[in-house]
Amino acid sequence: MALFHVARYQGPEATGPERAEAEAGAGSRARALLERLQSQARERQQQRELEPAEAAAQTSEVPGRRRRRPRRRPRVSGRAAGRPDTPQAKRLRAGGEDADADAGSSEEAPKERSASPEAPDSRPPETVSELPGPGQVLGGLARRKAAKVQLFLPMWLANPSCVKKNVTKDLVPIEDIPEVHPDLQKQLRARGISSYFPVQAAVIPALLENAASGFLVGRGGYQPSDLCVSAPTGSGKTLAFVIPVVQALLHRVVCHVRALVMLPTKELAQQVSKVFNIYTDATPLRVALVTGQKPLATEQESLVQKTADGFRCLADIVVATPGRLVDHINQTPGFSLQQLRFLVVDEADRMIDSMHQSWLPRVMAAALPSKGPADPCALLQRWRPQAVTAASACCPQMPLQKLLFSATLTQNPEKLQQLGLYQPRLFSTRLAHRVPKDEGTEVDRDPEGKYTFPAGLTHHYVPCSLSSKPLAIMHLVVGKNFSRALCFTNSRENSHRLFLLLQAFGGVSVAEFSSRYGPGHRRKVLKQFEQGKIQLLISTDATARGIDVLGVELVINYDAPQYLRTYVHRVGRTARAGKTGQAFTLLLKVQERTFLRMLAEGGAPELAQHEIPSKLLQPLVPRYEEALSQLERTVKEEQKQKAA
Ligand SMILES: Nc1ncnc2c1ncn2[C@@H]1O[C@H](COP(=O)(O)OP(=O)(O)OP(=O)(O)O)[C@@H](O)[C@H]1O
Repeated sequence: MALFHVARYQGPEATGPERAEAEAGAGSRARALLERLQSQARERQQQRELEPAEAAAQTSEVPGRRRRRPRRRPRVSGRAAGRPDTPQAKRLRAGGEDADADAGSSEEAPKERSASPEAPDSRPPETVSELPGPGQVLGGLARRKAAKVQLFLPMWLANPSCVKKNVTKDLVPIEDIPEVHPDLQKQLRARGISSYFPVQAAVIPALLENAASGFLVGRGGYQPSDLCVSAPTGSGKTLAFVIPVVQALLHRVVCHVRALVMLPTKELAQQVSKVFNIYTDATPLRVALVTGQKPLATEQESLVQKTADGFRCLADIVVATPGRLVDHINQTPGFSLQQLRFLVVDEADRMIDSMHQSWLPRVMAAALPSKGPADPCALLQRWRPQAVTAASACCPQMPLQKLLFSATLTQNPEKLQQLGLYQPRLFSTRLAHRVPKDEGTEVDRDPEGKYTFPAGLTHHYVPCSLSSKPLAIMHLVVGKNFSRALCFTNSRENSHRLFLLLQAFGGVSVAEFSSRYGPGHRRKVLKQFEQGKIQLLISTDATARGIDVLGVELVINYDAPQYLRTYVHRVGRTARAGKTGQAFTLLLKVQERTFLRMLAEGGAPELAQHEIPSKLLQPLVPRYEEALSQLERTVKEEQKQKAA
C-alpha cells in the first residue's frame, strides 16, 4: 500500500463552510477509494487465475512467439471456484490482447496491471496513481513526472509594461517626448545626450503624466500608481527618475523635502546626488546629501535652518542612505517629510534586504500623519492610501508615490509586499510571454531567464586551480591592453592580499577599494580610478552595484560570486550605456558546473571558455614567487603594527 498521501495545493484555501464540506467529502472519498482498491485486488486475483488459459490461447495464435513457462501453482478459475465472473475476466477470455487494450483504457483496470503478470502478490496496486482525486499517492511503482508547481504572480508582476532593452538601437530622440521641460532638454543636450534610452522613454512620460497637475493629486484626482522599474545595468535608470522628479518640483513655491532618494551605499548616493545637482543647477531646487560622510551637525545645516518662528527647510531633494536618514528623522529638529511627494528607492532589491534597519516604517511614519485628529487649518491633508470615496476625494491631497529601480528587481511578491506599494505598475525589459500548456490553457514563461544583461557584454570563464589563480590573473592583467579594469573578490582580506600581490608583481597601476578604508580614502580612490590614474581596482562587492565609471573595459571575478544577482551587478560595471565590455570569471573545477548552471538559468549568454595554457603561465612564475615573498613580508609587518 502507498505510505503517504500528498494533497497538493490546488487554489485559494477553502475556509468556513467550504472547508467543513471539503472535510466531510474527504472522509467519504477515502471510503470509496478503499472499496475501489479492494475490488481491484479481487479482480487481479481472478485475472491471475485466468492467465494460464489465456497464455495457451495466445501462443497457439501467434507464430514465432516464445512459449511462456506454465505457472507452477495450479490455479482454479473463478468460475470453477464458484465465484462470479467480472466483466474484465469475460473480456480476457473472449479477446486476449484486445481485452488488455480495452482494460488499459478503463479507469478501473489500467494497462500496467494486466501487463505485469509476474508481479508478486504483495505488489502495491499501481492503479492507485491513476485514480482521480485531489492528491497524488506516493509509493506506487509507476514512475510519473511530478506536476511542476506553477508560479502565480499578481497581475501587475505577470504583465509588465515592456521596455525595449537595446540601448544602441531603440533610442528615442529628445524632441519626441515634448512633455519634458525645454530647460531640462537643453541640459540633456549640453551633456551630450540627444536621445533617451528605452527605459527613460518609457518611464519619464509615465511619471510626468502623474505629475501633470503639479505635485498634488494625479490625473483624474486619483492617487498615482507606484512604479517598479527593472532594466539592465547601465541602461540609464538614474535619469529615468531624475528628469521627472526635477520637472515635477520645478514650480514649487516653498521649499520642503518633496523627493527622497534612498540608496544602499555612500558612494552610490554621492553619484546620484551629483546627477541631481547637474539638472537642478539652473533652478531654485536644492539637493542635500545625507550619508554620514560629513558630521551630523554639518548635514543638519544643509537640511534645516532655525528661524525666529520655527525652522526653514533648505532641501527639496534629499539623497540618503538608510542609517543616516533615520538619524536625521530622530535627531534633526525641524526636519520634516510631511510634504514628501516622491520616495525613490534605487537598487530596490538590495534596499528590501536592508529592511531590518526599519528605515521604511520610519520614513512612512514621518511622511504620513499619525492617527490623531487632522489639523483643520492644514491646506493639504494627507492620508494613507485608501479606497477612493466621495469624502476622500473632496480635499486636495499630495500623494506619496514610490518609485523602485533595479537591474535585479525581485519578483517575490512577499518581499515586495514589505514596501506597501499602491496599485503598482511594473516596467521591465523581461518579457513574460504566454505559451500553451498541455491542457490547452496558457501559462506565463520567461523565455530568457531571470535577468537581462547588456547587449555589448561578453562573458568568459577561466578554468584554473587554486594554486594557478594568482598566475591566471597576472596573465590576464599583464596580457590585456586595457585602460580601466575592476577585479572583484569575496572578502576584504582577499582584496587586500591580492592588491599587495599585484602591487609587488608590478606592471600595472593598482589600488584597493573596500570597507578597510574610510569614506574619504574610498572617494579619493574612486576619483583616481575615474581619472584613469588607476588601471586596475581590486574591490569587494562595495563597488559592485550602481557605480558608474566611464571606460571600464574589463571586469574580473577573481572569486566567483555566490549569487546570480551579485554576478549581474559586478559584470554590469562594464558595457554600460551601449558600450562593449568583457567579463572574466576564474573558476575552480568544483565550481564550474554549479556556476555555469546558475548563469544559464539566470539568462546569461553562454560563457566562452578561456583556457590559459600552462606554457603561458610558466614565464610569470619567477616574478610571482618574488611577489609572494614580498607579500609575506608586508603581511608580517602589518600584523606587527596591528599588535603594537
Ligand atoms: N540617454 C542617454 N544617452 C547617453 N548616455 C546616457 C543616457 N542616459 C544615461 N546615460 C549614461 O549611461 C550611464 C549609465 O547610466 P546609469 O548609471 O543611470 O545606469 P543604471 O541603469 O542606473 O545602471 P546600474 O543598474 O548599474 O545602476 C551613465 O554614464 C549615464 O550618463
